[in-house]
Amino acid sequence: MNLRKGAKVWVEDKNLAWVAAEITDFRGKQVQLQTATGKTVLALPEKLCLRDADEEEEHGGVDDMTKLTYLNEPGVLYNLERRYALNDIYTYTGSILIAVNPFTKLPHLYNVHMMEQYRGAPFGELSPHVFAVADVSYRAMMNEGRSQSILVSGESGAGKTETTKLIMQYLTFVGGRAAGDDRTVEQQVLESNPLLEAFGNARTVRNDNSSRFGKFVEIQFDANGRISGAAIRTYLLERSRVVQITDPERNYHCFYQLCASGKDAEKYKLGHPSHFYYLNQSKTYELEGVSSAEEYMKTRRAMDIVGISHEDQEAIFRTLAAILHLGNIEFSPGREHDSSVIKDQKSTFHMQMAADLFRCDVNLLLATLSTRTIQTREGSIVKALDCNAAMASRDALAKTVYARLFDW
Ligand SMILES: Nc1ncnc2c1ncn2[C@@H]1O[C@H](COP(=O)(O)OP(=O)(O)OP(=O)(O)O)[C@@H](O)[C@H]1O
Repeated sequence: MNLRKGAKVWVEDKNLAWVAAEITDFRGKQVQLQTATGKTVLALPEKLCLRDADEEEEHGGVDDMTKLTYLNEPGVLYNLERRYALNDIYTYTGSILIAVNPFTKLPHLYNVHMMEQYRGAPFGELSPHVFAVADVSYRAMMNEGRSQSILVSGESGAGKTETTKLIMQYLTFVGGRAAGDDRTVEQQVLESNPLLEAFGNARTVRNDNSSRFGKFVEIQFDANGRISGAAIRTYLLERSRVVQITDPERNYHCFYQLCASGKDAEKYKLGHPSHFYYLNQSKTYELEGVSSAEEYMKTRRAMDIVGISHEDQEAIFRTLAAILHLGNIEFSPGREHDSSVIKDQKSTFHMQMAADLFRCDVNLLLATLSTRTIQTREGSIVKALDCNAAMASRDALAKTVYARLFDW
């Protein structure tokens, strides 16, 4: 590193991560710096990063990081920060697109006009944009006749889900057929998003709409570049959330939607989420700016478009209601050692409801929760479970049913 007096560098800072500085002197193994925040500090040379000279810096940052003279961490962060201040949330690093979450709606960036602009435009000619990445892969597929992949990665809340939706929106734009019919393949592709989000997303401390699963979305095109089908594979849903949450997180959105659904909620003897143990472990029931009742309608509509029959839809919501009732079953110690019985009338009611909704025999459900069958060479032995073990099997059943429903 060329460290001389007057050299422009970045120095680490406890609060700002990095701060711009200039070398003013050398003190033994250390260098003395004057920072842009007006401090004089000492630092080891190996801890410093070189910085573009002020006069070389473009006012609004550069749209491709490869244009930076020094491609180091502070340089990258500083460039992103400057662009972000001007609402330029996208920046290239060669063919990689970096998106910084704007945490505000930017509709002008994603309208049809923008999609038209990016359609067929050489990569890098227009400002960095997620549509450009989608377009370049679409064209590569058409020209090379080979499948293309776009990988979207980032930490929780970074914007992966939104970005994926924008990519899908663009691909359905360039690969769609005439609009009109609600049940075209591209409509189905797009409506898979609200559906998956209802069942696989939840509020976390970092993101009100956090995907609690991974997904691989495959969009298939015919030889003319028209969408012909799609497949979505999901991975590793966070099962524990179904039975255990902490404030201010929430369970999966679909539960709150169902509770707010009016007639359907009544039909399944549901009420406010605060009545259900799987939801009231956290006192956060609402999401800012979101109406659960409206979201319920959206989920229903998405199910219609995706092609889930009304009968299946009923079965899905019935299962969700059953899980909520299941969670309200409590046990108290039975007469025999290490055994358990249904705690009270309230639990008996929820037990009956869960059994009815699961369409199973209530005694069988009770036996499943409060006993365990052990296979031995002499035959099977039924062993009673204590309260804690019975609650654990209740939760295990809820998690398994939910996870299978999600996979289905
Ligand atoms: N391009 C964007 N424009 C506007 N808002 C955005 C954009 N990207 C993200 N957001 C906002 O940030 C929130 C979080 O983004 P998103 O859910 O996509 O994150 P994520 O990376 O998928 O997180 P997780 O890993 O938790 O699922 C969104 O709900 C949205 O409000």
